[in-house]
Amino acid sequence: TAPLEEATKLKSCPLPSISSLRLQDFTLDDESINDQDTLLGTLAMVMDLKLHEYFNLEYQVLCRWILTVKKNYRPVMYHNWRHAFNVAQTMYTILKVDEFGGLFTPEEKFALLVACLSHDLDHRGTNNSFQIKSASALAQLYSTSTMEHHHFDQCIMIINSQGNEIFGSLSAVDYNKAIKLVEQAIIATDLALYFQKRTEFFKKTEAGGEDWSTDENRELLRAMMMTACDLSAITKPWPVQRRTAFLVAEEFFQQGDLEQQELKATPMAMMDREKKDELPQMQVGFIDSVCLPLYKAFAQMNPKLQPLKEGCRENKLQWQKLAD
Ligand SMILES: COc1ncc(-n2nc(C)c3cc(C(=O)NS(C)(=O)=O)ccc32)cc1Cl
Ligand SMILES: [Zn+2]
Repeated sequence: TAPLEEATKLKSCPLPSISSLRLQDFTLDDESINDQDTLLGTLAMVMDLKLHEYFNLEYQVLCRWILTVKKNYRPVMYHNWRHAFNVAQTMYTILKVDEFGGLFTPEEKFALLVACLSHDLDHRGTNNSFQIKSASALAQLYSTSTMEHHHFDQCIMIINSQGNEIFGSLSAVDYNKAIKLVEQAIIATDLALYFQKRTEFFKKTEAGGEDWSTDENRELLRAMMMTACDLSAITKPWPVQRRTAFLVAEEFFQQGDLEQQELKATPMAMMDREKKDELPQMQVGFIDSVCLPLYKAFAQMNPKLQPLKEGCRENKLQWQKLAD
C-alpha cells in the first residue's frame, strides 16, 4: 500500500475545481492532466458527489486508497492507471446527468466509482484468452472472466489493507452490499458478459417507458454503464482517440508477440503487428459491432449522453476514411 507520508502530502493539497480540470466533460483528454492532478481530480469527483459524507469516510483513508490503487496499476501500454482514471471520469460525468444521478443511491454511485478506478488493477497487458492459452496461474484460479476476477481480487485486497479501508465505517450488512455492487461492476467489464446482457438492455431502451428504478433494471444499467465507460476512449475527439487506439493496438501486438514466441501460436489479426495496416478496418468493425449500438442506447435514454454517440460516430467516419 502507499506510504503514509504520500497520503498525508496528498491530503494537504488544495482540491482543483471540477471545471478547472474539465472533469464533467465527455471530451476530456487526460493527456492535459498531470499525474498529481489525476489524484486530486479523483478526490474532487468523490467529494463533489458528497460520497465522503455519506460514508463518513476519513479523507486521509480516501487519499491513501487512491494512491494505493494507482500504485497497483502496471506501466503497460493501455491498461494502466490513466485508463482507470479515464473510465472513472466518464462514469462521474454520466452520474452528473441528473436523471442518471437520481436513479442511483450514494452507495451505488460510490461503488461504481470504486469499481471504475479498480476494474483493471494489476493488468498485465494480456486478455482472458491469453491466460487460458498460456495456462497462467490466474487461469487456474478463475476459468471464466479470468482477468476481471483478478482485478476484483486486487480491489478487495486493497480495500482491506490497513489505512485503505474506504468501507471501514460500514456495518457488516452495508459492507457486504457495497462489496457486492463493486464485484458486479468489475465483472461486468468482461466484454463477453456485455454481449450476453446487451440485447435485453437494447430492447428496454428502444421500447422506451421502461421503469429503471427496479433492482433488476438498475443492476443491468450499472453493468452497461461500466462497459460504456470502459470503452469511452472510442468516443473521444479524433486526435485523442487515434492516439489511444495506437496504445491499445500496441498492447495487443505485444500479446501477439508473446503468443508467437512463447506459445508458438498464430495471433488473431488484431494482435498481429504484421497486419497493422488493417487497424482502420478493425476499428470500424469494433465501433459498428460493439460500441455504436451501446452509445445509441444510452443516447436514447437521455439526450445529454449524445456526446458519447456523436464522438463514436465521428471516429468511425475517420477510421473509414483511412480504411478506404
Ligand atoms: C481507442 O479506443 C479503443 N480502441 C480499440 C478498442 N478495442 N478493444 C477491443 C477489445 C478491440 C477489438 C477490436 C477488434 O477488431 N476485435 S475483432 C476480434 O477483430 O473483432 C478492435 C478494437 C478494440 C477499444 C478502445 Cl476503447
Ligand atoms: Zn478497462
